[in-house]
Amino acid sequence: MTKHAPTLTAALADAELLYSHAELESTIAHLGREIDAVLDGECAVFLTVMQGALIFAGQLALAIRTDLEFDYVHATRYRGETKGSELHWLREPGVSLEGRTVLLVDDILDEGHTLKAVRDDCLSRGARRVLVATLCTKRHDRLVEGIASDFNGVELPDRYVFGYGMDYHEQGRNLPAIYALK
Ligand SMILES: O=P(O)(O)OC[C@H]1O[C@H](OP(=O)(O)OP(=O)(O)O)[C@H](O)[C@@H]1O
Ligand SMILES: Nc1nc2[nH]cnc2c(=O)[nH]1
Repeated sequence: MTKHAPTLTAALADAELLYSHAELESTIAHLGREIDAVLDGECAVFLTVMQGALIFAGQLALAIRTDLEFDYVHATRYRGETKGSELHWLREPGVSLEGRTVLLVDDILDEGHTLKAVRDDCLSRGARRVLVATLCTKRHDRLVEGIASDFNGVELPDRYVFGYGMDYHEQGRNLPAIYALK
């Protein structure tokens, strides 16, 4: 949490519940079945973009029946703020992606800078294909060209959201639902 960050309690008091825990659990179970159908038995590299994707990734992995190899990257461009800036890489992939199918897992596709950069990095490391799985996608016209989610759970209005892995000034990541600031 940054030194003078607004409090989570104040944010929650003035936030709207968008998706409940039960809705998200059933959405993620459905995504798992879709991903199994596309993988068709192939062991993909399940590459989590830390740290917002942590909670979604854990649940999604349990919903996928195909065996997977796990790795993670840590890339951030919001750094506890509610507006993004340049992308900072804190950890690159540890396993070889050469010739592999990568299932890139993130909590949110907003403007797309993060997933585009990580997807392009996977391809430059020789990944044969990169499939993108996101818990949520924001609806607006600021999405960068050339990135989309192959498996997306829910759609969001163009407002700052938190919960289910997503932070409000580094707070609220473990809230079991998605909220939006009004
Ligand atoms: O589509 P974009 O506009 O690039 O935004 C999406 C990214 O923003 C969040 O990460 P953030 O930089 O907040 O770091 P975090 O995962 O540690 O919360 C989220 O986890 C995505 O990776
Ligand atoms: N917590 C959070 N992280 C984001 N990263 C990109 N958009 C958002 C958002 O609305 N909320």
